[in-house]
Amino acid sequence: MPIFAPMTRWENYINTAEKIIKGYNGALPLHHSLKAFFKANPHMGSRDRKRIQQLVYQYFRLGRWQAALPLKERILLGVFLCEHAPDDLLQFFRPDWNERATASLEEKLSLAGFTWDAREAFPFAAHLSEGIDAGTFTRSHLQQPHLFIRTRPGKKQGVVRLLEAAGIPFEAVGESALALPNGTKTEIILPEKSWYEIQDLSSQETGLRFQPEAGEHWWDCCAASGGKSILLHDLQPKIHLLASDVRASILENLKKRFAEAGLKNYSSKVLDLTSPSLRSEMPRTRFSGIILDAPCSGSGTWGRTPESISFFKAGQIAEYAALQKKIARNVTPFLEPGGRLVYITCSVFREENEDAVAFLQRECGVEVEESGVIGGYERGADTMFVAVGRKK
Ligand SMILES: C[S@@+](CC[C@H](N)C(=O)[O-])C[C@H]1O[C@@H](n2cnc3c(N)ncnc32)[C@H](O)[C@@H]1O
Repeated sequence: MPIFAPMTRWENYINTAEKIIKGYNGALPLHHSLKAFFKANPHMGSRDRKRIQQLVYQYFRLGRWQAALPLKERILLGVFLCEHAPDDLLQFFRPDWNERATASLEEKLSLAGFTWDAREAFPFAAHLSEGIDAGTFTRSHLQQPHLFIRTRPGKKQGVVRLLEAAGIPFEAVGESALALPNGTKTEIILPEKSWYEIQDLSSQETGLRFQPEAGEHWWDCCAASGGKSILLHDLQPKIHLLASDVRASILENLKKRFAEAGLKNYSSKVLDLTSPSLRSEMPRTRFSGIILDAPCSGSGTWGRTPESISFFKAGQIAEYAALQKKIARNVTPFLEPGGRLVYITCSVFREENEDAVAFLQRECGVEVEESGVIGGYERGADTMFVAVGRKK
């Protein structure tokens, strides 16, 4: 007879999650580290991997709240607060909590004997843009946002038919957005890539501010793989589009994605918007519209990458703000008088948002007509900021 009982599956899961959390230093996104860990530990089955991954994510969803708790306790607290249904792991360690698995967050907090502290969970709360409720925003990190797709013009019915045929539950939001369960294998269920784009709901809504007109010249100057460019094109296919980014590799992705989307009429170029020789590299020097989807902290998307809350440093906010100002100063001279600037971030920080608007007005000759947060945190989406201005 063994002296010690063998470890249960649940104890194994918690120990493995603890090992992963201890070994993670924030240098790479968490999903990369998890992938590397599971590759180095191939004996784990897919069910084990999925559950361990969930435990690690739920731990990071607590942000920096109750950081002094022993790691194992904190992992279990993450499970209790993030899960909505009873489960065997929680039953094994905390049957009293498992019994209340479907209770509201406030009830769970009171049962566990804790109070949610927004500033402790998210030490950057003092930097939040106007209108963002710190309590609701920080609590939103406990839930993974939805997977959103944008159906392309004329394709919504076709997409809906395929989702229904595959038995995938979805929710239609507005004209063209569909919220799908996370992990939906869109590439298998929706094989026709030109019918839809994977794009967050708030990101889709920035498009309401583009208002391109036929014949205009537009520059998507931080295009990455072209999410905003495809949206712009769908709003008005008869524009002249230049898509640029500092990263050559991401522009290769853009070309592939444009080809899949059936978008041919555009030009693309690698451009560093901080370069003093930008003007000499520009294929054109006057645009009717510029989309400046600036490099930013990404703090409005941390519900998808909750590990960022634990590793981000407050000093980085000023670094991003300085880069955004530099880029704004360099690109706005390429707007024709009356031309439209759409400044976008996926940040929740004032320095990257309202302060950038003040800078555009003060230093860049842009009259900002409308600006504000596109809140995603109460509807399972990212939170973004958009400002629309005209060149004087
Ligand atoms: C927020 S992302 C853009 C996302 C994209 N517009 C979309 O809709 O998917 C910001 C982009 O700015 C680019 N970037 C950062 N620094 C830059 C610079 N100095 N010049 C040009 N692009 C830059 C990054 O490579 C990144 O792709």
